Amino acid sequence: MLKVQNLTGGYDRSQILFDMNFEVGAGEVICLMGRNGMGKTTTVKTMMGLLPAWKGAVEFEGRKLNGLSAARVARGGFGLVPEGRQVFPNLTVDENLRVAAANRRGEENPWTTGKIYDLFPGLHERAGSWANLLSGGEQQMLAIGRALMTNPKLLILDEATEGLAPVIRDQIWACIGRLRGLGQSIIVIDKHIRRLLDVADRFYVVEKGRTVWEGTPERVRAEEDKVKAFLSV
Ligand SMILES: Nc1ncnc2c1ncn2[C@@H]1O[C@H](COP(=O)(O)OP(=O)(O)OP(=O)(O)O)[C@@H](O)[C@H]1O
Repeated sequence: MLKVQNLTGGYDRSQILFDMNFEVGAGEVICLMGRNGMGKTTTVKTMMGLLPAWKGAVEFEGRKLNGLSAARVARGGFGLVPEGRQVFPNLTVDENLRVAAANRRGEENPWTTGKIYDLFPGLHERAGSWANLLSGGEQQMLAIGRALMTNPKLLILDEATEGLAPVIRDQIWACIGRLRGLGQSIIVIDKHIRRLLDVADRFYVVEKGRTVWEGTPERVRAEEDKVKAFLSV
């Protein structure tokens, strides 16, 4: 579904990505891991057309995305939950969801607010609340709900559990597991590999703008020390 090949890029003259290589198959969940500042968010921005790719290719369902605007890329089926959530603070939970609704590719069973509330029952109870009054965890759930309302082919979660209480993190990971069960393709950027072993199909370590290690959950378990060394400060 998605193939990122030898991607390089960065900001103005500052090169951040040197050689990013990874892929996501239909229905797969992959995890990009790496210490802070290694280029994971920059990779997402470049894939989505928010930053230009200097070299290399981003191919989505057989089509090259290089050079397309962010709006075109998003319409093509990418749903981004950005770092820091970014819900509309002055809309209610329900309004946040409804304003995001889109089914441009004519999915047979599109997401509805009802389905989002089934996924996150806690949000249902807050349907009429202003988004800025929600807890961090509820805002994260709402941000995921908003992205799902666009019926994305590929959902991208950038640091979806950062700064959240452990119990809320568990809920987010459980949600990723449920979405995987529904056949949703997902890229997760997260540091908590151990908890993701149950929900991800493949892991990539990003170091200084390069994908330097990749493996299945089995390989992560077998080479745990090596993977931990990549991630430790
Ligand atoms: N707008 C910007 N202009 C210039 N440099 C930037 C900009 N945004 C990020 N960078 C730099 O790019 C590098 C990679 O940052 P990026 O956010 O992609 O890392 P990351 O792996 O996602 O880490 P984090 O977990 O901290 O978000 C860092 O050195 C950062 O300082």
